[in-house]
Amino acid sequence: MDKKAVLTELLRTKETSTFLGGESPTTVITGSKYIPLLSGAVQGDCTVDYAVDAALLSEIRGVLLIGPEGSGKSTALQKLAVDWAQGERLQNFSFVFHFNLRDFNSLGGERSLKALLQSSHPSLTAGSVAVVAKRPEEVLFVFDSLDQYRHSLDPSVHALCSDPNQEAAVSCLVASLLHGSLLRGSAFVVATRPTSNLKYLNGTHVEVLGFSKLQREVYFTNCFTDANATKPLLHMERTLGFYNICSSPRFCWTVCSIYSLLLDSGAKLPETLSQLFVDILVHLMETLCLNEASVRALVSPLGRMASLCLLDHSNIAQESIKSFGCQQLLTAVDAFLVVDGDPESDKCTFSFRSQLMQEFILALAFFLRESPGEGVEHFLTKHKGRATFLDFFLSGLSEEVQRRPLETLLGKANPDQIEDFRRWFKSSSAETWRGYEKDKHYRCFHLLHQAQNEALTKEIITPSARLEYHTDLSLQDCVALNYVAMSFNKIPSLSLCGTNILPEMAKFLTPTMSVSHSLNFSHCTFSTGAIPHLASALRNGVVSDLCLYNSHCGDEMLNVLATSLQNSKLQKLSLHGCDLTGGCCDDLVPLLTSQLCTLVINFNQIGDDGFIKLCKALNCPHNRLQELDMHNCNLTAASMEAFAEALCSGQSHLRKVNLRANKIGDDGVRALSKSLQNSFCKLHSLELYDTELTGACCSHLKEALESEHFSLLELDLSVNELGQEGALLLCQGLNRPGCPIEKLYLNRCELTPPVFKELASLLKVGTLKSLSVGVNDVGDKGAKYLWEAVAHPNCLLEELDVEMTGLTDACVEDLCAALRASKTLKRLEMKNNSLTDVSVPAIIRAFQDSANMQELNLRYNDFSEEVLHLLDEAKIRY
Ligand SMILES: Nc1ncnc2c1ncn2[C@@H]1O[C@H](COP(=O)(O)OP(=O)(O)OP(=O)(O)O)[C@@H](O)[C@H]1O
Repeated sequence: MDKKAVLTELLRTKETSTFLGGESPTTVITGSKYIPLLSGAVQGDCTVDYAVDAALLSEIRGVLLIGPEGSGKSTALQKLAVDWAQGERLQNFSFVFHFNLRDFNSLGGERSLKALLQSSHPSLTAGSVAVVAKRPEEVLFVFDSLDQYRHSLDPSVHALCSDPNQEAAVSCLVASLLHGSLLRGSAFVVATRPTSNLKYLNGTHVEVLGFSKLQREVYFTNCFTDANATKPLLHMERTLGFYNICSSPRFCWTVCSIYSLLLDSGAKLPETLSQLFVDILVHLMETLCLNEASVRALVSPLGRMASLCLLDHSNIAQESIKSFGCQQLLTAVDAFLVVDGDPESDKCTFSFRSQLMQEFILALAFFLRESPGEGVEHFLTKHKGRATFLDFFLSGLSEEVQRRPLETLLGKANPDQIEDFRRWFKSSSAETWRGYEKDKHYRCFHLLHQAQNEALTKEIITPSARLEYHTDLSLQDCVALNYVAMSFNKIPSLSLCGTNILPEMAKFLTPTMSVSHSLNFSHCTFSTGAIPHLASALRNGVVSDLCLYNSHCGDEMLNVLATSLQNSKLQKLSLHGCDLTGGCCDDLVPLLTSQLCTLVINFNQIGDDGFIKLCKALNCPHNRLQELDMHNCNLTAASMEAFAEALCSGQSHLRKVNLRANKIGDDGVRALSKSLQNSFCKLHSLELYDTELTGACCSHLKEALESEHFSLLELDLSVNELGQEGALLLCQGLNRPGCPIEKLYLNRCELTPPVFKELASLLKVGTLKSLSVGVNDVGDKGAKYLWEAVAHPNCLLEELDVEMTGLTDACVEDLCAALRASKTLKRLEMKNNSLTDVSVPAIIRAFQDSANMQELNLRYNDFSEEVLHLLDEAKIRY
């Protein structure tokens, strides 16, 4: 094959560059503007060219290049053919035949493969054709635009042929080649948008992904000169870079073209997708030099055509252009459509050069309608799932400021249509905000972003709306969310639970984070590049509450955030389960010596050394810490001296401390008890649940309880082996007149009936408001003391927990008497006991007779199905 002749033929471009269609592939290649495209091939991150070559240099005979509109498939095929003709690629093939399948649509009659090859490649000699037939393994067919091919590739509908001299319909020749009956052993590359014909073809799939962000940068640098590319590139990335469409080289071409015109004329670059398409359409209309009536006469039929193509489930409609009444505007139509065949004929097909423009024109035509037709809701429902940006464009165009440049060209939009959209938008948004469907929330943000109307945003989204989103926030959702948040000076909270926070995402959300009082990143993961953005929001914003619950951020991330945390307005920091170690304490110390009021650091391996560092910080005059949660932090008695010292240093403001599930032991409590007797210690609540205590610690606690400086209102000693002896000592301490304890938790402390008796006398003295003594096997006998106490006129108890204390129906009489007599009891927890159906009527009556009871929990007792409805009606949990 004469490669030189092939090259000349290939470079004699048939395609012209158009604003919406792109720069002709030949111009791209000859102008050295070709950028190898990203592929989603099995080999991982590689270029389309590499993936195709790798397949064709192996045994693979078929390659299917699949990608969306404008992703660069045709250009890649053209480049392949040119490179081959220039001797640079795929030299294992002696023949490469490049076809556009669309050209075969109108090719009637029958011919042989040899005749087809010769007619399409005039330089091909008869001798060469003979070689093609003899050495098919040296032949490569390149077929473009399968999605525009009107014939089926289903082998069963063709009488497949095998003889290159046999005459057949072109559709049969194509099917025979692709199914390997004709020129068996030859190879093919087929390029297409996803299309139903693909299912008939075997071959390696190479997905064409278009441009990456980096390639987009190179493209802009090629389109503008190096020096001038920065402004448009940055603008594009800020206003459009988050849309997937930016990976389309064709879209990039259109954007560069319009930016270049706007910059040359000194105009402002568009801020939104809607504004971009206003600018593009204005430019196209101006180029066409049509008067106002003609522009309107063009947009309306184009709108109908756009709808038809979308509703046809294909990009292509088969209909005469004439039937839309715009045949006198054929040249103008060409700017928007690819027309295949005679425009007058019913068999002519057309497709839009750009799906985005198709949707934009559809939206515009809706607002131009003179007579009221279907409402916007019906219009949107009709095109649902077929159009991506239709409601975006409607929203953008519904704003007068935004559509003004178009109205200057084609006259006013119909105010009734605009009003119809507004009404729909407000009512559907109100419904959206009553519900929790996040996709609908995101959509609402997008429409507001397109409308760019701050007053409308404030009307639709109340300032108190909590922006709480989970897991699947896309980059473009972030931008729209950011637009909405920035319409308010401050927002109460931003919550992005379970999201993988990528750098770009964090960048777009930095302003929102800065105006948010509370930031919740529970279960999020942070890319390294995202952290500086969070840091900047903390430094410069109003964030007072940061929750990184289970975000596994680790010491390293905390270290990067350290300075920003110090310079923030943070008052509450939650670091539950963040994979921290004692090493992070150096970064936390400065926070403790400044504004922080609450630190939740539970479920981290902080250890004694780390905690001792924190305790030293609590000795500092400027610390304001009031709440410290160190549940499960690997602490032992070794750090309790330092903690006790901090508590009575005179500088501590600590009110609430949780040391649950640490191995503090009796020694640790000895140290703590000393501090509880100190007048400087202002602690109100101490949780020592499951801290490996025994009865031995109770003498220390008794001492503390007997001190006049003892300040605890709430003490939790649950899940410790206090036993009878220890608990009785405790009761002695609690018995001191003036003891401030109001809430006492002694669940699973191996308590006995004598202890319950002592607790009952405490209740009769009347300071305790809440008592939890569940999971102590005292039975009805032990609990009887409590029922009597509850019934006592001096008892102030509001909450009682006797879960799993071995209660039976025998206790019900006392229980009911207590419920009736008590003037304070509101909540009673009795789950996991052995009450049966016989007790139910009496309990219900007593519950209903009580003026103060709010909650009674009888779950996991021995009730049959028969009484459940009674409990249900009485609003008793079962
Ligand atoms: N590799 C590339 N380097 C630079 N520009 C490119 C590249 N590929 C495509 N383009 C630009 O994008 C435009 C559209 O590309 P192309 O026509 O190849 O897309 P396509 O995937 O074949 O589209 P369709 O599905 O509509 O047929 C080209 O006209 C050109 O301007």
